[in-house]
This record gives sequence, structure tokens and C-alpha cells, in this order.
Amino acid sequence: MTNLPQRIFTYVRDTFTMAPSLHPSIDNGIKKGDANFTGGKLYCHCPSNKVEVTLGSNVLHNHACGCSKCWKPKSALFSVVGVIPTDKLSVTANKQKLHITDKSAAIQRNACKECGVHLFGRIEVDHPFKGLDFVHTELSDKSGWQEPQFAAFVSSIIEQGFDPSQIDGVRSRFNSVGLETYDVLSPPLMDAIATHTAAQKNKTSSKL
Ligand SMILES: N[C@@H](CCC(=O)N[C@@H](CS)C(=O)NCC(=O)O)C(=O)O
Ligand SMILES: [Zn+2]
Ligand SMILES: [Zn+2]
Repeated sequence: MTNLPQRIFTYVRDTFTMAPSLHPSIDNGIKKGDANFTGGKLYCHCPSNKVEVTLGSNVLHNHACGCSKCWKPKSALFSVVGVIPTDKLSVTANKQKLHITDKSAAIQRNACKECGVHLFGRIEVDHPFKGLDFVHTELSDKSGWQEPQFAAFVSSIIEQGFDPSQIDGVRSRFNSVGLETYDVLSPPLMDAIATHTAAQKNKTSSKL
């Protein structure tokens, strides 16, 4: 978390330079979550017959993601996405409105066919994060969700048209609100992926 003078500086700089939004929950500093928070409901953006997803716990590893596949709110450069065990998530209304955005992706992102909002991403194939669903807590009307912990896939915004000469400014804005930036995931998550890959390789070689 950053101190007040730094936040005022960031706010004034961003207001005068009309910097594009990183994400509404990050632009003006980060609000810390509640350690005792126990979950809530997510809703799509349809004006009626909203898809409703119920989460039975807080999320973990909440982070900003600049990749092209994660859902972002209008005008934001980044998504904010966290994970929750699959058995803590259920679709509690209007499930028939969901479709999978890209069936070939590891993360099967279930989005509302009408408003386009992604309600949850699930992994069905062998993968280090199988058993975890990906969700956007900004779709909830409650506060207390874990705050973003880091920014991932930052350079990926360039692939979507962001001016590469401005990318250092994006990294420094994340840093000014207390978030580290990475061009893949954070080191602990990359270590978890590599550990899984090593275990798979061992399994395969022991069968030979
Ligand atoms: N540079 C690529 C990165 C895509 C990517 O690897 N995204 C990560 C973070 S969400 C991932 O795990 N993707 C798996 C998937 O989408 O199934 C892009 O922007 O599309
Ligand atoms: Zn919708
Ligand atoms: Zn992503």
C-alpha cells in the first residue's frame, strides 16, 4: 500500500495526462480486503435476468491481468481476476445464458451471451491450476474481497495496440499503488506451474 502524498501525486499526474484507466479498482489506490470475508454473489451486466454466480469463500491470488483473453471492464487496460476452488462456485441463476468464449483455451471462460461479461473460467484439462475457477470480484455488490496482489501479463497490452513507448508509465503506475509487475504470472505462481510440469515429466519418464 502506498502513502498519501504518493497517491495524491499519482492522482494529479493521471488526471492531467488523461492516462488511460488500468482498472477502476486500481487507478486511485487499492482498498484492502477483509481477512474474514466469506464470499458473495457475482452478477453479469444485463439489466434483467442477470446470470448469478455464488461464491462460498473469498478469492486468492487476485491480480491484474493484461492478457487479451481475460474480461476487462469498459475502457480499462487490465482485467482483475482471482481464483476460488471449483467446489466453492455455483451458478445460481440464468445459467442458460452462459457460453464458452474459446473452447480451445485452457481456461474455459463462461461468459454471458447477451452482455459479454465473463462469469467464471474453469480448467477441464490437466493443468497446474485445475480445481480452481477464475473470477472477477468487481461483479459483486459486496466489499471485502481480496485486493489485487500484483500485475501480470503487462507487456501483453502492447499486443492489443498499446503504445510500447508508454509501457514504463504503466509499470510505474502499478508500482505507485504498491503492485509489482510481471510479463507472465508472479514468481510463486510460475514456480507452481514449473513444479507441476516437472512432476508430469517425471511421471512420463518413469513409464518409459
Ligand atoms: N500474450 C497473450 C497471453 C495469453 C495468456 O497466456 N494468458 C494467460 C493469463 S490469463 C493464461 O494463462 N492463459 C490461459 C488461457 O487463456 O487459457 C495474450 O495476451 O493473449
Ligand atoms: Zn449478461
Ligand atoms: Zn489473463
